[in-house]
Amino acid sequence: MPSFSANIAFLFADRPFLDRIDAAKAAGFDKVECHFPYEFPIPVLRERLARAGVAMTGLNTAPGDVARGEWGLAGMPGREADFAVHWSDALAYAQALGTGKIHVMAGVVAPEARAAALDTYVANIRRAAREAAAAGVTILLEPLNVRDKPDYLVSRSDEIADLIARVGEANVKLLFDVYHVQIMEGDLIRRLERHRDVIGHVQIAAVPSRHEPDEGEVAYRAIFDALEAIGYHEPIGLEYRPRGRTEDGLGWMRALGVA
Ligand SMILES: O=C(O)C(=O)[C@@H](O)CO
Ligand SMILES: [Mg+2]
Repeated sequence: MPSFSANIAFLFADRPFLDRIDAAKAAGFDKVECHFPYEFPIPVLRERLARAGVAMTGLNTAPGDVARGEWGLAGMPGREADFAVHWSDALAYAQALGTGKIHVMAGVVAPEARAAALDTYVANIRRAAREAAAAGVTILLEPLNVRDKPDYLVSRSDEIADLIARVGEANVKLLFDVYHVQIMEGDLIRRLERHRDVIGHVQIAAVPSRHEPDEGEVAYRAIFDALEAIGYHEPIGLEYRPRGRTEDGLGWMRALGVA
């Protein structure tokens, strides 16, 4: 039976961020993941997680200046110093909160600048991975679909797998977000099988709506079976935008036989 972590960037989003931790627990989750926790001091987060009895299993490096179109800095030539600050913040939060996985955000890059950006990305990830290894942390690299994030540096799982080989550090893994992979590449089950050795985390949502995973073009019951078959037993991240109140939409779990 698969287990799940509630991504509180999207789930329970009708209430303040810290209250989403309690809401997740009340709905039956003892693991949450998030995008950007940085507006909250570490002691506050630690206290809220401990009080609720919830573990924070994953977080992202900061996005940079979102209003200017930034979405991560790891693959931005000339921004290495800013990335280093984002990275050390992420690692400090992860270590203090006991979070084992950090998604390192690549960045939005014009097509003609991609080759240089990928060199920067690999170098930044390699440096970060060595520090992460000493802290027992896994780095996740996630391809984002170009419909939602045009010009994101990495948009395909196959390319990420090649980049992971290029980085050459064992604690750098693929974040296989089924929503993005279906939009960009499809052939989901074969791709899960092919990338089984480098998959470090999985997230799910319906395609194309990004709502609960009980509608649309992906047969999630078959995806859960495929994950079981490849030996993926870590919590699956619920990173969908609920159709209404999160609690009212959780019936998909029973419908798909995972509750
Ligand atoms: O959008 C997603 O999918 C994510 O997992 C975010 O962490 C980054 O855009
Ligand atoms: Mg995702």
